[in-house]
Amino acid sequence: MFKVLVSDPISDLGIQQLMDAADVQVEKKTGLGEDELAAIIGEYDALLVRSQTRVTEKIMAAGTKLKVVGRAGVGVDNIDLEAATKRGIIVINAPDGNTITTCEHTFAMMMALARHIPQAYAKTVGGVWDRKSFLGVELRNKTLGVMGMGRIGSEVAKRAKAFGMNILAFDPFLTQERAEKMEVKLASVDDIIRNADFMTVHTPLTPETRHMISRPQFEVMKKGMRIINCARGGIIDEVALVEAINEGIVAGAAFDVFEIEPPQIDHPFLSNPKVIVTPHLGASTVEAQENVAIDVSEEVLHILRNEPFKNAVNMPPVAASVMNRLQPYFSIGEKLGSFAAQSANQAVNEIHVDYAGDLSDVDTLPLTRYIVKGVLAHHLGSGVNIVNCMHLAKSRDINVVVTKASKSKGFTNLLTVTLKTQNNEETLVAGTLLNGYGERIVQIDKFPVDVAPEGHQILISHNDKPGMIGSVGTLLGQNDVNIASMQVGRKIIGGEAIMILTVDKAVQKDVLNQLTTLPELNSAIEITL
Ligand SMILES: NC(=O)c1ccc[n+]([C@@H]2O[C@H](COP(=O)([O-])OP(=O)(O)OC[C@H]3O[C@@H](n4cnc5c(N)ncnc54)[C@H](O)[C@@H]3O)[C@@H](O)[C@H]2O)c1
Ligand SMILES: O=C(O)CC[C@@H](O)C(=O)O
Repeated sequence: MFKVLVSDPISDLGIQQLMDAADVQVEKKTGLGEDELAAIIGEYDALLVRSQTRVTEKIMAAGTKLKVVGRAGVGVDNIDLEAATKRGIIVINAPDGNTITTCEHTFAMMMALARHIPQAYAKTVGGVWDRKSFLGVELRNKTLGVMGMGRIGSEVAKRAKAFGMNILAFDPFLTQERAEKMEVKLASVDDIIRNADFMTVHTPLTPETRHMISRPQFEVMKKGMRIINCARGGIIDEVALVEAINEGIVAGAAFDVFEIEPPQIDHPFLSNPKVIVTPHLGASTVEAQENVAIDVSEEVLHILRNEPFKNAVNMPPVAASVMNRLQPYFSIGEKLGSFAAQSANQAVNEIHVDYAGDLSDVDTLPLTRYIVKGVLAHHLGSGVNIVNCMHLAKSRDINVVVTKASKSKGFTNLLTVTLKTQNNEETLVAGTLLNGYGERIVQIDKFPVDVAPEGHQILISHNDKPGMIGSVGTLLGQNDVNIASMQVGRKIIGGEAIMILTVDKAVQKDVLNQLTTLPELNSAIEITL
């Protein structure tokens, strides 16, 4: 039974599929502090949050069973991604579910700003009929600067076009071609600052975007600018903004987000008549909250059930077409990694993966992750998974090298894993998928073999002499070890050779020691896949 903790207000309808799942138990405990959450998180397999819960290193460390943190929304700046990744905890978000809702809130804020709606409301309900103080401006023919043309920024630009606005757009990933298609003008930050009448920001909060609009920008800003921030507090320097408003550079601002949330009661925005504020409501509609909850619940279920999933934030996204080609090889890849690690009896400092065949033309990183996981899990245990394996390899100075070749020797795809040890020993194992036969190991070191990578195996290195197979078989029989299959690999008659046996049960260390006493037998290793 998987236990899921929901620590922020998330739509019940959205998590219904979790609550209906026979293998899942959902508990809702909102408003917890860090210590309270750290005290209980150890019993949960998944944690669902919005933006209130801060999932810190301390909580990750206490989450010894945590497989996934699901963010019912876009921004994950409330989640310590590095702490999650190094512990192999997958972080997923719901990047699409609240796009339109936030875009519409942005527009609501822009209109409110243009027409002084909250201020006029407050005065009217206060009994003052004041029709002079709230002269507004039209949006038509005004210039809107959009910083960040992702999901939300693009939708805002579309609607602004419908309002007859001219759009200046800045985004490091916005091409001239896409800008033309969207009928926006590709601009720099400086262009927007100097020419726009309204500016709206829709970027993530990153070291690059933090205070991207600050004192230097306000000093050259077009006088009378109106600024909207429904993205993240901190993108716009709040102190510098208040100064710019008080100096008459900025005509007004509408903020849904703050550098620190909730803002302190003495926050300067809360007393400035030219600043409109809402309490991080950008995603707060029935529809958005259902969408993001459904999206994140679906992926949490997949992850708990060890099924393919999407929207992982601490893993690169993989196109479905690529995933479909790679996925059949995940299992053999992991087994090859594990086989190689069990065969190598020295500390590994390089994992070399060679892809030969059709797979050479796709991004094989997701498959490499399974191979590296297979290598590391042998020594590091179940704490290794596809999320943290590359991080763990790097942190142990294990170099992961990938090479590709479009042709392979007789196989559609041949995966070759070579482990290099600190004293330059190499351990090689190659495998593939054979149509109709499934997973196969086809080479061990320099020896061709044909072995199904499953169960308990004994890998024997010996000299190619008559009677070797009989001696091994007899000794195993004397120890009640039944042989399911046996393969011999050699390159030249009378030279070095290997035996790979599949046996019905785990082999006692003593039996392995007995095998190494046989004449002409050099080593015997048990491998479990
Ligand atoms: N107020 C809310 O409740 C609310 C709701 C949803 C999203 N958000 C926030 O809004 C922001 C945008 O969300 P989204 O779904 O559009 O994200 P997105 O990832 O689709 O788009 C973000 C865009 O910002 C661009 N970008 C990154 N760095 C930039 C920079 N230095 N200058 C200009 N552009 C830059 C990226 O290239 C990307 O196109 C996120 O921070 C998200 O957390 C807030
Ligand atoms: O959960 C919310 O209400 C806000 C979500 C929003 O900030 C986001 O980044 O998606």
